[in-house]
Amino acid sequence: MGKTRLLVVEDDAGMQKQLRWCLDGYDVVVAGDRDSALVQVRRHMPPVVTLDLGLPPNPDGASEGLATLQQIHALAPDTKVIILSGNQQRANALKAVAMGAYDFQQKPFDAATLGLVIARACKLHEMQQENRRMLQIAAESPLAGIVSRDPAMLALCRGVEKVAPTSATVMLLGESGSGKELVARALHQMSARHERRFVAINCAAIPADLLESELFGHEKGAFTGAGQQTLGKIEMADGGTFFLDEIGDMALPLQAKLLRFLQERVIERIGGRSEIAVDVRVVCATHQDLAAMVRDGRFREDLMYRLREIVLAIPPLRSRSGDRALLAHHFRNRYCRSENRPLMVFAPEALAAIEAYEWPGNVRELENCIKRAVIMSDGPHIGADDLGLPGVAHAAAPVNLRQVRDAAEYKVMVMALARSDGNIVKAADLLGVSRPTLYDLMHHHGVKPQPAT
Ligand SMILES: Nc1ncnc2c1ncn2[C@@H]1O[C@H](COP(=O)(O)OP(=O)(O)OP(=O)(O)O)[C@@H](O)[C@H]1O
Repeated sequence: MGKTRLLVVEDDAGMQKQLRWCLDGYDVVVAGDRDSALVQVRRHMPPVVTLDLGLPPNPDGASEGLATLQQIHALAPDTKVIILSGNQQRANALKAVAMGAYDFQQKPFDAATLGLVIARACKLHEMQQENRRMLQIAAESPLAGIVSRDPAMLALCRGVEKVAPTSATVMLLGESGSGKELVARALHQMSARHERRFVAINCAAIPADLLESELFGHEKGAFTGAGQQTLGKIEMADGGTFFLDEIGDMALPLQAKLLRFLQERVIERIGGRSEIAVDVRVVCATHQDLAAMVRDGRFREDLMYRLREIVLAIPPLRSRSGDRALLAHHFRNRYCRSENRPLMVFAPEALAAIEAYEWPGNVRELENCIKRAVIMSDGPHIGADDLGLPGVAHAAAPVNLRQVRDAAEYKVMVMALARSDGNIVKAADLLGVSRPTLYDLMHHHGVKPQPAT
């Protein structure tokens, strides 16, 4: 990989030389005034620019430098500008930061510090570029609402496009949380039925004795508690799409009734005497092995064949290449927006942890994890610890002695304060330290003394 390009805007030849020397890890381009600086920005779009505020024709003031800063921002909003200013120009340097400069360093600058600040600015720029790329990719999702770049998922999306306009009954296979309902909705959205209702029912979530009435509806007085006529979900979906989730959990007697509906396309409400024709497209889903259930006598073979005119299998998240990070960014964007938080950036370790985890709960688990991290993390970054993934805490456990000591100190101090009910003298005794030492410790860890009650 080539060196990162840096633009140094500086009119003093000696200083130019010094900067070139201390930034030899970068591909340094130099400009001596505003016009040539803007030419170089247009040409190279550098991630980072160092800017001397005193530029000709006003080398002793800051007006030319500040104007250059403004124009660089207009041309390249992501470019990080680091102000290099003389001692007397501190106020102007702060003004530049208020105008959006990334940071400032005073001359004579310390090479190591400047190097660190530039490296950090480059890193931030890189993350923002990555972020833009992810936003772009998310916007180009293969089907509305479905985010993926995995070849098997893209093939599935092409399958959805083909099947959606037909009347075929579709069976979706996939683990829990892998997106079965999302695909069912896509089938509906892309069909001629999309202006009518999409009605979903989860056979596993409704007690067996209530499921029949939920599906087919009932007449007033059909059974105790049936105070009024109620339409079933199948009838409600008339003209639209009916999605039966967890079909493997349907009891055998009801399976017979569903089969009859699929054959005749009429329903009878419980307690009703007439047959009602209903026109729905049926989509069902399961994470179970229906063929094995047929062998065990728990699922009707004829119903299984009726339901699976077309089978679409949704791969688990762990087998999709690249989708973990892609979806993590997608949900980060969504939840930063809905929770009114500025756009956060994933720390590289957080992305590594997301890539390494198996996600047994699939996309739903990932979505919940990112939502929690967006809500819980402080500051502009989502770190690996914010994700709360098993195994990550261990991987990220500090080995730095000061950090470990600090954490232990904090733990035992809080414990002593709790045991002594906030009494500083007693807590100091328990800890075997003097009162001032305990105060120092509390101050160091940001723990305030408990107010007297
Ligand atoms: N490829 C994807 N792109 C964007 N969001 C997705 C994707 N797959 C799933 N989701 C989201 O993940 C969550 C779970 O998806 P969904 O409810 O469709 O899964 P499911 O397989 O039907 O789950 P279950 O088997 O538990 O009913 C939903 O919020 C859904 O919007």
